[in-house]
Amino acid sequence: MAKTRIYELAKELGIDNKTVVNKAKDLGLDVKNHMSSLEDSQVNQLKDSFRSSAPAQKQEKPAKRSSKIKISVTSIRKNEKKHEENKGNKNNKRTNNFHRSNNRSRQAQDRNKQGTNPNQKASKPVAQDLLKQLKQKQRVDEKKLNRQSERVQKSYNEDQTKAKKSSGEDSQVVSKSENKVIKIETTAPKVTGPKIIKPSPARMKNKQKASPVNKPKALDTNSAPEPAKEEKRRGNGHGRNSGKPGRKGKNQTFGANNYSRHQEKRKRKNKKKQFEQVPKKQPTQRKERPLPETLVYEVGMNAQDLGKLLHREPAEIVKKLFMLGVMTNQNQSLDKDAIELVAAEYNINAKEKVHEDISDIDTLYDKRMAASKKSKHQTKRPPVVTIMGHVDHGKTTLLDRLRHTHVSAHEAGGITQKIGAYQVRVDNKPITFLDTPGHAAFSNMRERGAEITDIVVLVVAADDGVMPQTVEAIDHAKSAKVPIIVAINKMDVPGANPEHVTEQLMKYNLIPENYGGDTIFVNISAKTGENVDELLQMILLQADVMELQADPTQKAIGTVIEARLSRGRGPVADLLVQQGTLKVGDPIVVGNRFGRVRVMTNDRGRQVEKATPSMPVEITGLNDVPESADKIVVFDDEKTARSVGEQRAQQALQQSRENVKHVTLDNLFDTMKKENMKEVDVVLKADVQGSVEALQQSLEKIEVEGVRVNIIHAGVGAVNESDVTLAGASNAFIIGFNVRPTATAKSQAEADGVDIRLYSIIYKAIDDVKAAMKGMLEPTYEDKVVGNLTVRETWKVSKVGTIAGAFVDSGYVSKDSEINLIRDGVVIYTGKVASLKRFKDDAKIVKQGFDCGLTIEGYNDIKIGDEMEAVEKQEVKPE
Ligand SMILES: Nc1nc2c(ncn2[C@@H]2O[C@H](COP(=O)(O)OP(=O)(O)OP(=O)(O)O)[C@@H](O)[C@H]2O)c(=O)[nH]1
Repeated sequence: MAKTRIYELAKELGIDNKTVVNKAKDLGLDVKNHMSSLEDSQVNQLKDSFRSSAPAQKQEKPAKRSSKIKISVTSIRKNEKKHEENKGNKNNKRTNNFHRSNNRSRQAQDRNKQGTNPNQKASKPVAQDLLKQLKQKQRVDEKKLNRQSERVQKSYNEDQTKAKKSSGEDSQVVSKSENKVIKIETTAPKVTGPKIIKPSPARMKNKQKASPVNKPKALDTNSAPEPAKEEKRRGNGHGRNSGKPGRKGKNQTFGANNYSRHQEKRKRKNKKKQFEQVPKKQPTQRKERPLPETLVYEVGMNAQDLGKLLHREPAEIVKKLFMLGVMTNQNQSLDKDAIELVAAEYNINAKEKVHEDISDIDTLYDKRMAASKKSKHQTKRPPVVTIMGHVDHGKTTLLDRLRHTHVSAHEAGGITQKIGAYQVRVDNKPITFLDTPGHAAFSNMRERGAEITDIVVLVVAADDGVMPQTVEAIDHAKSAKVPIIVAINKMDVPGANPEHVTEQLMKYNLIPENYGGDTIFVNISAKTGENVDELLQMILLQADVMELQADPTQKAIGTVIEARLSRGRGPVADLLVQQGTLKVGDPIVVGNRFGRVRVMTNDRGRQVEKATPSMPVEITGLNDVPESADKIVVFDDEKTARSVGEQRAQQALQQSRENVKHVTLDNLFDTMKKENMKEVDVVLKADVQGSVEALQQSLEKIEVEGVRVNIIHAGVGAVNESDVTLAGASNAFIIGFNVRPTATAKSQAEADGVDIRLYSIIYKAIDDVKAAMKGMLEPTYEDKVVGNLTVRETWKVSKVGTIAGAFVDSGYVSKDSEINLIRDGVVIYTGKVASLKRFKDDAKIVKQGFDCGLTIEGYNDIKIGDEMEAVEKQEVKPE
């Protein structure tokens, strides 16, 4: 039997479920809810009961329904109001339908209301039908309304999606119509509102940058602004209110499109920034400049330095080095090999830069000398002559004659100045004579690198012939490759035999022209002046042959002949200009001195403004007296000359310090012997006064062979600079007891060669000094047996000889030992150890209890059972 559910019944009756459930409960039926089933009888019972109470129900229900409808209508009206502008006629039509249905609902409502009229109570069936119809109508209306609502919702969602999709195209959307703008304004907050882009400090900052000026313009979306103009309007993004949601301009509304416009602007700005920043961010590409032909480098350069020279990135250099197996960074100094590897990698040559040391005036001198030989301005220069010969053969007499006769003959006033050299003129052709006769001076100059002589005049007395110093002079001239002119002097002496002299000289390869040689021989008398002019002519001839030339246009170089300290004039130097022209005022460096040529005087005592090549002059203006053979170099400015001179003086001082041999414990014996010292000077420093006194007393008691210790200074505290200076000046050494030298004292002592000995045991200090002083005595040596060996094995090896396998019974045997080979108690051979081995390895020494293999120099008859004595010479010190 089919059962009916309460909701089915309620539906059939058009009554809500609850009413039916309540009614059923009222009738005493067993129901719980609208799903409870009812028997047919129960259904009928309920229907009957409802029929009886129909009017009351009818009064309640429509009222409830109408209220539902009212709510729906209200919502629909809202939607209608919102979307009426956006909807076309179709929508309007729908809306009209909606209105119509709405009206119908109202009419129905009215009818319901009318239904509740007591006048209608009489016609119940009619009322029921009407009620049913009304309910159906309401359902239809509800469905329609729902559909309509769905459509509106759908449309709204579509708009939303569109807005999302085309956020970048919003400006176009906005530009279409003002209505659209409004529409988007209403919907957009959900799309692009402040909720999406949360304000952050960074954004706020960016927003602040936006210009307030651009806001009204930005609203004018009809035309897209040109980037440049826009950028200008933005004022590079610096504006007070731009982009700030809470700080808008007066006429602005903060809406979706406005916000999205900001977004868009920001995007564009970011894009533009990106565009602008792209070239900046890109690593600056260096133009690939061509590599140099040669890499001129200095040792110690790093990859950065090389990069600059090679026009390459340092990183590239580092990479190349890495590939070549040299691990380095850009700042790390590179050695010569690494740099040359880099150059080879780039297929270019590498050349180490040579640093020109301007203080090295010798090199500068040589350079200028070489340059003058290539110069186009070379002109003939006078020869520089040195007179050499044996003692008393007339050198000085000849020089005096030349000076007096030939100088005074041409220059009024004669010679007033002796400046180490002078010039004589023959047919107005000058010849420079160095006024230091003898080969000693010549050699001294040569030793110091001064080769200023062009021609040597060898004076040989005709009555004496070739003597030892004549030969020496010949040798010196020949070794200097300076041509010799032989002047056979004292021809006025009755016993003069020039032929004999010539024959003698021919043995030394000085062959006169008439004997087929090329040496000029002139027979003269210095005393009478005979043939002296011819000698001068011969000198000029020789000079012509030699084609002596110089460049007077370049900066002067020369050599000091003599130097002295003159009272009132200061340091004075006689010098010979060799190349260039020396002028008054020239900044010069002379050896280790410097200055400016203040006064220049020629060999006749006259002040001159300039000195040309081969001209001897005397100058003043130096800071100190130079030495003979010092080189003279003119500099561009006095400042450079000063700095070079000072630098050279410093170097010379350092050199002299290094050359000074200070007394040390090690060289004490030699020094005392050499200098015949009777006292050993000591500077004593100790930690406390007690130690100072104890050491001083003990040291002063030492006396070895009459030599005593002399404490020149004793004090408490570290060894300081003053101690070192004192020790250096006094040729003393320093003993430090429980003290150390200061850092500067240590370095100064190292530089000055002062010996510092540090002790912490008094007896050790005393013993060392004693031992050193005993070293002053002649050491005596004696043979001492240092080891005894027994031969246990012998091996005969070709090319080596007999090898003795010996055991060291006592002491030791060393490679330097001598061996006494003893057989049957007799020393049968004594000889040096030729080789000493332990197993297969060479040994310096083999001590007691070990086996060794040894050979004796020049002796092979070694037999098993032989004994050996290892003997060494040992110093026996005096007691
Ligand atoms: N008769 C004669 N005597 C001469 C001549 N030349 C030099 N004398 C003499 O020889 C001596 C030595 O002469 P010097 O000129 O002093 O000889 P020197 O080579 O300079 O001697 P030193 O300076 O000692 O090396 C002097 O007494 C001169 O007068 C000469 O041509 N004829």
